[in-house]
Amino acid sequence: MMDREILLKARGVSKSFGAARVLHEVSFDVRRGEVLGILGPNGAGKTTLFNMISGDLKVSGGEIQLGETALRGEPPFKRCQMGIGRTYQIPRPYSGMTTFENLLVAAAFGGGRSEKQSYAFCADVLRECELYDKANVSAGALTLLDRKRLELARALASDPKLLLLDEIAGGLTDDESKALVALVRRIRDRGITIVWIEHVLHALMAVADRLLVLNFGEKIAEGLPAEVIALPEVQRVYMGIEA
Ligand SMILES: Nc1ncnc2c1ncn2[C@@H]1O[C@H](COP(=O)(O)OP(=O)(O)OP(=O)(O)O)[C@@H](O)[C@H]1O
Repeated sequence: MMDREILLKARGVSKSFGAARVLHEVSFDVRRGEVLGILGPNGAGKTTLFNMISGDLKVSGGEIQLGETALRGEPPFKRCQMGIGRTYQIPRPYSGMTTFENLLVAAAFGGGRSEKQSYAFCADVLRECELYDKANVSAGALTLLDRKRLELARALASDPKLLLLDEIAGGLTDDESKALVALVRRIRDRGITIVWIEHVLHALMAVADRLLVLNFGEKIAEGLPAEVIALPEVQRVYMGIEA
């Protein structure tokens, strides 16, 4: 893995909202084909970090690079076209539209396909996400697991190189969480690089190649999952949480 090229590079990334310092000089690399898990208590700055990668927020300091390209003022749709796909912690499907229509909209956001190509591609994504038999169901009528699959499918419909997953495993039963983990693995096996913020530790441990831990806006640990989880400073933050 270490010999692969770096797809995402963060250097000294900081964010403040007024006087509130939410992220402080966070640096890390994500290599192509890797799954990096991000852990951290509520308010640690995890979603803020994603928002700066996806372009929903500007950095207050530091630099983020996708491949060789430094990300600067590009808006979210541009970054999406550059290959950054993401899910949102609060899923944002168009609940009045069908599952398939939701994907078509997401695919159009990613751009670069004719209508016919787009239909075929979206059908493939639905199959991969085990939503094909729900293609014509209105998104608002889906079960929780299927809503999560749809959130993933929408991110995949923009054909990302880098997929940012923001807490997709919460609220699921053990079996449902296993199904979701299997789906994330399939996506990884297709060569898509993944950064996954997750509180459900066993889901993250089942897929992540490495973990990065944030606490109060600072990186407190990074490395192989079993090693990171065993660190005293991580144990302190996660006291009582079982792997
Ligand atoms: N737009 C904003 N304006 C002001 N403060 C913000 C804004 N967005 C986030 N924050 C603050 O930044 C801090 C980090 O928030 P963030 O959502 O990144 O945390 P998180 O690690 O994702 O937490 P969670 O696990 O609860 O999702 C919090 O204290 C939050 O209140």
